[in-house]
Amino acid sequence: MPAPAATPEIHRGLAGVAVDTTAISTVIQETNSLTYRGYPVQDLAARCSFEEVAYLLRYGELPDAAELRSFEARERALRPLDRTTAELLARLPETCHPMDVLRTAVSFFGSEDPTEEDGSTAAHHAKSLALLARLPVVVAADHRRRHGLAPVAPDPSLGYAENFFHMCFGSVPDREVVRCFEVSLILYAEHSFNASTFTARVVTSTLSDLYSAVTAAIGALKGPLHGGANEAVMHMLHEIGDPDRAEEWLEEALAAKRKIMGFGHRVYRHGDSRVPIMQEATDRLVARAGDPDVTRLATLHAALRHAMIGRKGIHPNLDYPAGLAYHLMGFDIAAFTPIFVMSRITGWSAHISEQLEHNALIRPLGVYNGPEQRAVPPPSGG
Ligand SMILES: CC(=O)SCCNC(=O)CCNC(=O)[C@H](O)C(C)(C)COP(=O)(O)OP(=O)(O)OC[C@H]1O[C@@H](n2cnc3c(N)ncnc32)[C@H](O)[C@@H]1OP(=O)(O)O
Ligand SMILES: O=C([O-])CC(=O)C(=O)O
Repeated sequence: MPAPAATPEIHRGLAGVAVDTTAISTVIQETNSLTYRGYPVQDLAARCSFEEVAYLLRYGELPDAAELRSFEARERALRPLDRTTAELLARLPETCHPMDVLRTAVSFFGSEDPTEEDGSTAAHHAKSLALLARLPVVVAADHRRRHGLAPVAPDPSLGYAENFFHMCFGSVPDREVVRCFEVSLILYAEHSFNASTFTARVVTSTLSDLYSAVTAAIGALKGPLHGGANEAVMHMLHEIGDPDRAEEWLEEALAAKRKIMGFGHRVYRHGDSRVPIMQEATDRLVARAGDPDVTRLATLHAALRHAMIGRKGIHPNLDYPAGLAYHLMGFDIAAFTPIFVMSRITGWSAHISEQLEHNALIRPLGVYNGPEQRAVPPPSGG
């Protein structure tokens, strides 16, 4: 009799499991910091535009002035949506979540692209740049549709962040607001083997196409344990309503075994390295608003943070300040996770290329715990 095979060790949720190498980004646990291609994200957020960071993630190096100009020109030229896409999106039910709109749009872009199956590096670069350029146009048109407004065409004279405001609201706010938004895009751009990026890598590992990988990644990001938490944060703050209720609400929520949205992280145990920069930028938005309702909301936000750290020792993740910041910028709650996609498309695209460079099919094991093998019963007759 052959010896029974040893039961493999189970790592639920793949916690603590390293599945591959990556040269794109890393969290340095000892210093609680995050680097993109070796550069600390704090420094990138302080000194770079989102387009420079997108270039860095794509090509591995920061662009020089000519490279940046050419990258920006190509992104701006690729923005306009064709009529068929615009019509398709306009036909989706108005109750459709914006993440579903975006997921449908990416899938449709794939169906229209004659190079969909071309997995060459050049084709990947072209497709990912086109997605970077077009996703904001879809998100903005859908944002306006929810308010019964016609889409505003992209403006090629505006940068990525400014153009998004222009397409959502028909105007660009002052520099401080745009910069806060741009900082959020830089911080959201990449985070190693998070669930949505891993999803994109799993799909890519079967040698499927980039659009399929991004469509699947959008589905993974939508969930409230991942990107969907930035929307859930705002719903939660509305539910609590009053800063004086934060502690009592938290006690009740914890007693009911609810997850407190925007807190906790699989990788960071002592706080998300991106939070201090995002919180600082959000605080600036609060200060410049000079509005008692905004101050009250910010006080509630801070009160819940203090209560959660004090009660559970669990710190906020990036979704906690980003959710509030997007609300203060005037975006609908339902647009928050799609905005995350507009940024994370850069990280996903880089990971899809990296996966293909040294591909191995991703196919883990499961330990079976169902019924013993048994005979199929004879037909019951009649
Ligand atoms: C950009 C991003 O995607 S960042 C993540 C955004 N997601 C959220 O904010 C959703 C809320 N947070 C969570 O659900 C979790 O912290 C996750 C999913 C992010 C990480 O989860 P995991 O690494 O699997 O940790 P896990 O859920 O096992 O938590 C460990 C313990 O801390 C508790 N915990 C962790 N986060 C939270 C939270 N937000 N609220 C309440 N309790 C929490 C868990 O209940 C668990 O307690 P237990 O050991 O008594 O059961
Ligand atoms: O890394 C993670 O698990 C989630 C996260 O913070 C991100 O994707 O930005």
